Amino acid sequence: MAHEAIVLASASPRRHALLREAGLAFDVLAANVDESLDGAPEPEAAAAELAQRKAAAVRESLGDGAQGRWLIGADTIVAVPASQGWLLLGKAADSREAAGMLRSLSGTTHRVVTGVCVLGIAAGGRATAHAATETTAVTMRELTAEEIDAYVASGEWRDKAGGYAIQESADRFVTELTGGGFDNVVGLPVALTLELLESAGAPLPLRGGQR
Ligand SMILES: Cc1cn([C@H]2C[C@H](O)[C@@H](COP(=O)(O)OP(=O)(O)OP(=O)(O)O)O2)c(=O)[nH]c1=O
Repeated sequence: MAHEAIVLASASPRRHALLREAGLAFDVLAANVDESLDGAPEPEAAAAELAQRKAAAVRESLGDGAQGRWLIGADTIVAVPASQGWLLLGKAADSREAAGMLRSLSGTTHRVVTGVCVLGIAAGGRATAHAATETTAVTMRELTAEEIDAYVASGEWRDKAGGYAIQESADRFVTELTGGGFDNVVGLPVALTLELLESAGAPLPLRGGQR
């Protein structure tokens, strides 16, 4: 089987779809990394670190097969302002945790941060990282206990940071998005990812007749 030069280090079907819609050909290889973080990092630092870990894990698993390729890692974190710093929310482990996350997000403007790391691997194996984060401020109206119960029962929270999916029915809870894009909330800021690939020298399809 032919290998693509670009590898998306992700098991997220949303990330696959967003990058495909950008017209890119790429391989997919899931990265299993330890997502624990030391201390109380800022949301952007946390997302950047986990994106880097994912790209690095795929580099490791490809071995020499990573040479001459561009590996993309991404991580999305939901961050709620807390009394001291931020409460960082990843994916809920169960429905109880999902309900707790939705209670903490109800009536807030929180951040959804996606870190993206592109590792360009030269023919000799040397890696160069191009990385950035995008932040979208999401305002969620107050949710009633009944709404939270019904949403959790729907199962839509599974595998979503913060326990909600804006691209599915949770859009009805969201009143405003500012800063970053909708795609950033869904898991991959596409324009930013293309910029990082471009600056890393990856082969990209023609875009807007400009290249
Ligand atoms: C806030 C939000 C997150 N999400 C998703 C995007 C990500 O898939 C997920 C955040 O978890 P991540 O740990 O960033 O990613 P993942 O485990 O799904 O995939 P991988 O590590 O293999 O790349 O939450 C939505 O789909 N909709 C939303 O509204």
